[in-house]
Amino acid sequence: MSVLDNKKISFIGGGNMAQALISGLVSSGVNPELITVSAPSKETRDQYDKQQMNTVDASENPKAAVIGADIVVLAVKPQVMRQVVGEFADALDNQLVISVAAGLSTDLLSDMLGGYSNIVRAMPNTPSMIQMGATGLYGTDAISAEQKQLATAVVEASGLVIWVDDEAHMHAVTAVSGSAPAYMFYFIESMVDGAVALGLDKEKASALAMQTMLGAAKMAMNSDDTPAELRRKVTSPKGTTQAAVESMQANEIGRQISEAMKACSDRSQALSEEMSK
Ligand SMILES: NC(=O)C1=CN([C@@H]2O[C@H](COP(=O)(O)OP(=O)(O)OC[C@H]3O[C@@H](n4cnc5c(N)ncnc54)[C@H](OP(=O)(O)O)[C@@H]3O)[C@@H](O)[C@H]2O)C=CC1
Ligand SMILES: O=C(O)[C@@H]1CCC=N1
Repeated sequence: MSVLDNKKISFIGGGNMAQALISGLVSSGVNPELITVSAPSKETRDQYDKQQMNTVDASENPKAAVIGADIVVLAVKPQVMRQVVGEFADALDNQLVISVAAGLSTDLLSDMLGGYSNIVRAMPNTPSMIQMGATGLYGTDAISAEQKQLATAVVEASGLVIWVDDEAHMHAVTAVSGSAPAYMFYFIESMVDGAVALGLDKEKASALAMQTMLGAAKMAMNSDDTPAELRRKVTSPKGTTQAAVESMQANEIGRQISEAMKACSDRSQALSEEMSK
């Protein structure tokens, strides 16, 4: 038994994020025939047709995905959101709307949807594709307890879910999880480059770097020690790790990471301002 049993879920947009969430839903047992994907390109629609899902040509009949749906997931770029939702907003009839768009506030989304307010804002990330996602959720006051459960179930199929009760915190969620897989990939890329510069071949360097990131993350999740304590346990006095960590500290890597996250959060805030014009 799941709150999603027999619920019809429509995705507006079928790109990276929609695909990631849909993979989680299907892996968790949701019948693909209850999923509809609306997208303008035939190529995208074909991909979902092959997986036994319903598809809608967004350029021909944008309302078809919304009519009869229980949950509508908005998974298009923030820059096209107003135009896209404007094509079906008047067909909404008590559905739960979940937006995964970066930056766009629930007030702005409600404005784009002609005053509709059953909105949950979600900030997932691409590891949702392998059910290892981390998603932040925020709901308007109009959201019922049942709709809250539905929203949780839609993203829980793809990994961890954290609700925030202050919408402003969604910018921080974007900085620490939504965009953050990119920082982790950047870190892996840099580690591999570093190991290659030290003479190791790329394949071996990649395998070691990725396994180390995975192992460290799992250890941090399962240990009673804080990450700082775990770091100290790797760091023998006057040893190799101390040399590496001191080099990072001298280069203020921690401060640089915080600055990058601030840039991410600032951009998230700016998106709502830009799209409200
Ligand atoms: N990528 C990420 O890591 C994350 C993204 N997000 C958010 O998810 C949203 C989608 O991003 P992402 O999946 O990466 O983007 P993609 O470019 O991969 O996907 C965008 C989708 O929108 C579709 N689309 C464009 N116009 C329309 C229309 N008129 N009607 C219906 N669908 C349309 C496109 O269709 P077609 O394929 O036919 O061109 C495409 O499938 C963004 O708002 C982003 O902020 C949130 C968290 C993480
Ligand atoms: O880069 C972006 O804007 C989107 C939102 C979070 C991850 N990707």
